[in-house]
Amino acid sequence: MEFKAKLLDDKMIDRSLTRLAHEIIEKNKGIEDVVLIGIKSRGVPLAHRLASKIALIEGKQLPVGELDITLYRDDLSLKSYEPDVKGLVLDFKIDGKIVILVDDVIYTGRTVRAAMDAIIDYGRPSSIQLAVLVDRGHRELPIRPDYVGKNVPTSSKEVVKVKLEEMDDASEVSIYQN
Ligand SMILES: O=P(O)(O)OC[C@H]1O[C@H](OP(=O)(O)OP(=O)(O)O)[C@H](O)[C@@H]1O
Ligand SMILES: O=c1cc[nH]c(=O)[nH]1
Repeated sequence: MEFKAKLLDDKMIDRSLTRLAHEIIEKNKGIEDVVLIGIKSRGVPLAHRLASKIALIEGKQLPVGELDITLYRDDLSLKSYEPDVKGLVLDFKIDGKIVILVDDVIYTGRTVRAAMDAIIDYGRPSSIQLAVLVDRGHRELPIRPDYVGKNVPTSSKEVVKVKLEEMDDASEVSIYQN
């Protein structure tokens, strides 16, 4: 995989998340009944970063849950991924809540679709919204994020890699060519 360009540095990621925090508050007219669920792996630290930013603005810490979804390639169809839901870790109820799913990248939309299935199996939220750091296009399902850090037009041969200090050596978003 060949490095092509850095799309976001740590400052740019931080500013995008600040904007997303404000957009979440504005769209929901506050944060009453809002809960965050990060999709592993990098959606989880992003959800915690958003919760911290929202707490600075609204003075209240939102609950953050974790959803573990692994994509595996279906050998029969070269292009598609099949998501496998491994686990949902929540220490709060989601009935009647506005659930905001948080992930680093949205691509085909298959991970988010699996995430929505897992959440709907678990409880009855009043709505589900989606926040992503990067939307790289190429959706295979009718799924659109409500909050986007950066829209990045890509070719399907490219790969968008997100690094976050909480689990990597730096915080940055880069694009690679396969
Ligand atoms: O819209 P989709 O086509 O489903 O792709 C998006 C998903 O792919 C990546 O996860 P990946 O499986 O690479 O794992 P990671 O989060 O551990 O990087 C990314 O974090 C999203 O969860
Ligand atoms: O480029 C991509 C595609 C799916 N998931 C990622 O994290 N990057």
